[in-house]
Amino acid sequence: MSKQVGKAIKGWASADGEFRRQVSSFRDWISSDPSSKFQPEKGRYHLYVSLACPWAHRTLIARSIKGLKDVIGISVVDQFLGEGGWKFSDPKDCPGAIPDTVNDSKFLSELYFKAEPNYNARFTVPVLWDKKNKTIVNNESSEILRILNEGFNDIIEPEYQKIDLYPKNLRKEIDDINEWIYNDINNGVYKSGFATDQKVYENHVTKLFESLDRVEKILSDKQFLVGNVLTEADIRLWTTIVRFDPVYHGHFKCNLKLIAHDYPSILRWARLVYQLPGVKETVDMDHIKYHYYTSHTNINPTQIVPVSNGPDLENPVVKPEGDYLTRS
Ligand SMILES: N[C@@H](CCC(=O)N[C@@H](CS)C(=O)NCC(=O)O)C(=O)O
Repeated sequence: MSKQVGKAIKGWASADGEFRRQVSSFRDWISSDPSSKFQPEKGRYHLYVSLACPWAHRTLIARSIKGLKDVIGISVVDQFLGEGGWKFSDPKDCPGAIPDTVNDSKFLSELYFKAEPNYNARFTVPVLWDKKNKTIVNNESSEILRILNEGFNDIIEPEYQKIDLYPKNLRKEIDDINEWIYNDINNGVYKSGFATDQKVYENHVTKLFESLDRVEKILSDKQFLVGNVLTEADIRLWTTIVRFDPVYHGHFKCNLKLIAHDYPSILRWARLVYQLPGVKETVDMDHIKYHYYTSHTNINPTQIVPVSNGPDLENPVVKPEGDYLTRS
């Protein structure tokens, strides 16, 4: 992976030293309901992702687990996030990148302006694009995850229809756990890493590890976070955990503990999820490490990328008995 030189990305944190994530703008839904402008169709939608980004990573896992790889195409941005935002590169320059064959864009921002000429917020991944209406359906990963879970059920094979990452009987519990995991862990690592005030940083990092301790306790006698099945709650947490030791521990200064040494139950669960069909192929540790350590030059001006990839997720684990993908 070649290194690119970019100017420091300034302005992640507000004047009070707090990092605040912007609210996503495109919030439409794909559904077979006759009133829906966005009907499920094979080949109609395209998913724009970064392999580095934990939010985009969620949607890639759902696409894979729900058997949607032939239904929804993907483009993968360059791992480097520079001044012009995410860009598309030739895989010769950035192995793993997949150019934008749908809109022929050079930068992700072009899609946002096609969808909304007056768009004036950040150009984030993931983006779910509708080729028919030439617009963005949705750019909020938590919603794309649910769209992929349910929106295409009428056009996919029965074995995949039956997989339900947000089953009705577990929704309350999933929503509750998502809430604190999002605030304290998924976003907690960013709030710690982008803080520009010592106290703000210490508060977030303390809360982060309290919540990881809470997760460790939950997983000490369970295979998955909610019920006995894989749900979206696992996927949402997992993309942060695979980045934790190799990136967040050093780069974002989340260094009170390591997953590999201090959280045996989280580690066992991380391996279990990694080894589920279709998951490991979504992990690109070069994109992950090079993105964070070379793009955030305000945090890491030398752009040196640490050597470790974190714990070996290939280590065999005991798989739960029975069918642990929900059958509804
Ligand atoms: N709430 C959004 C957040 C997505 C997000 O923040 N993505 C980051 C990458 S990890 C991004 O694209 N940042 C580009 C930028 O801010 O310029 C979601 O979950 O979809």
